[in-house]
Amino acid sequence: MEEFAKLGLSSWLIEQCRQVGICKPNLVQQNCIPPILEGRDCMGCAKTGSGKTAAFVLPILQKLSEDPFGIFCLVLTPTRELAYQIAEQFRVLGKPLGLKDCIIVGGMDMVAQALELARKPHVVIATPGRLADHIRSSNTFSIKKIRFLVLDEADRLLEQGCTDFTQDLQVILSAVPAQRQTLLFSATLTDTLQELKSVAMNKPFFWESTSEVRTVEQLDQRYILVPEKVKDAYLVHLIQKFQDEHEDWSIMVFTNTCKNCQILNMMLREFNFPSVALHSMLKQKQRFAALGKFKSSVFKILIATDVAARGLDIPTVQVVINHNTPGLPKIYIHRVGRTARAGRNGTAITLVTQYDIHLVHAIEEQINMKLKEFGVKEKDVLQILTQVNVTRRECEIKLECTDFDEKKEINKRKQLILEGKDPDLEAKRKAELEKIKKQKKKFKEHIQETMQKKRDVVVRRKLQKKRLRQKKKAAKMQQ
Ligand SMILES: Nc1ncnc2c1ncn2[C@@H]1O[C@H](COP(=O)(O)OP(=O)(O)OP(=O)(O)O)[C@@H](O)[C@H]1O
Repeated sequence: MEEFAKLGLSSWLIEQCRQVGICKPNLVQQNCIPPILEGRDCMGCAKTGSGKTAAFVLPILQKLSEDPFGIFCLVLTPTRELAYQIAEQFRVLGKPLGLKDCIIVGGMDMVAQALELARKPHVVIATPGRLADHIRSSNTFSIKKIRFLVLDEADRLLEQGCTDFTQDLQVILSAVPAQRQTLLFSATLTDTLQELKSVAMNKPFFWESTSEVRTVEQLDQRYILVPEKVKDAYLVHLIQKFQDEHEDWSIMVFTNTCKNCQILNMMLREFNFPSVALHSMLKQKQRFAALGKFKSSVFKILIATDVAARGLDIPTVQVVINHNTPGLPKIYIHRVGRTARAGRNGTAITLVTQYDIHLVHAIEEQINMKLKEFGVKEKDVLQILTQVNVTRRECEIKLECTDFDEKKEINKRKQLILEGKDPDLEAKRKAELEKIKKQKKKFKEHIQETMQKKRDVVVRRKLQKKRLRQKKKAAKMQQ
């Protein structure tokens, strides 16, 4: 505990850490806590599960205890579940302070949130979209005097992924004071450094763990080369194997779309596996319930989209299975980082089809190590192949009978409305674009056809000339 004291933390905070099993600061904490206490902006890049959350929560709590007022700190994070997890860390470590926190995320009652914000909590933990909505629509709270702004999973907040936070971030950044301490953390900061520096303008202290390999040592990283059609059978086989071989087991399976996530969950349940799904098309209450039941081991398997790829800290997860190879190495690093956390062991298995081999090479290059092959008895997989594929098809048909696709369409329309676009106009624009694309394609094909015809004519003429020459030559020879 002395080591925490050397970093400048107060004894009440050190005692609080001890109570939750945090006895010795790890590297990111050793390196980032002192400069934060000195008042510097900080960018911290450390491997998954290395304790980055406490690296910002502890110094913020210390500063809050010295000069408490609300709203003292704003934490932004990309997913709703992560916001709740961070709030829990603040609550547990800040208990002696009587810390008041407030979670502002989408999918929850906006009026209740507005009331909570008006009560000036010490710490607000938010996803950007919902907080920006509150800033736009309400004048009952102010974040003009906050002392700390934290961007957890900062690179995700600043990149333009499928959920683009940049517009909401602009709204938020223009509502917070220029005089503030900005703390940016992630396991993958380096490719967004320029954008990050524009947020942390106060000569930030930058700390990155120096290890060559970007994933944790305790993680056993494997791949299985599989044909696309056999993937599900491999998944069922792997889960069955872990269930048979381990008493206490817990697996996270990542897949690429909400629909796939839903179907895989239905399919695994048909095989009586204790699985539950987590994706963005579920209602928020269902999302929390799914995660809660997985955390408490009621369900041993969580099938998720990348909504669960970052930050979630579930110590019991021993295995991560990538049902699809992630398109970006960064996503791979976060997904597999859901296991082997805080010094524990873990295994990650990625199912790779022949079309994904280049993705694996990109991943290996980024993480600086080669994935090893995971040995599977192919015969065992082939034995269940037909049954698995038939079950999947049945689940697909079942899902088609529900309003899943319709809901997806409605969600898309809602998103367009939130972005200030007219869904009907967008649909028209999309249809027109499609039409133009088709016309262009037809035109291109027509040109290619014409060119080909011309080439054929030239070739035919050449051939004719050649034959003529040969005939003449033959005639001469006969003479
Ligand atoms: N010094 C410490 N000693 C032991 N355990 C710690 C220490 N600091 C944090 N932990 C624990 O380590 C686990 C992982 O921490 P945390 O969730 O902050 O990781 P992270 O670096 O933010 O990971 P990710 O990049 O996946 O978000 C948590 O359960 C946390 O309580």
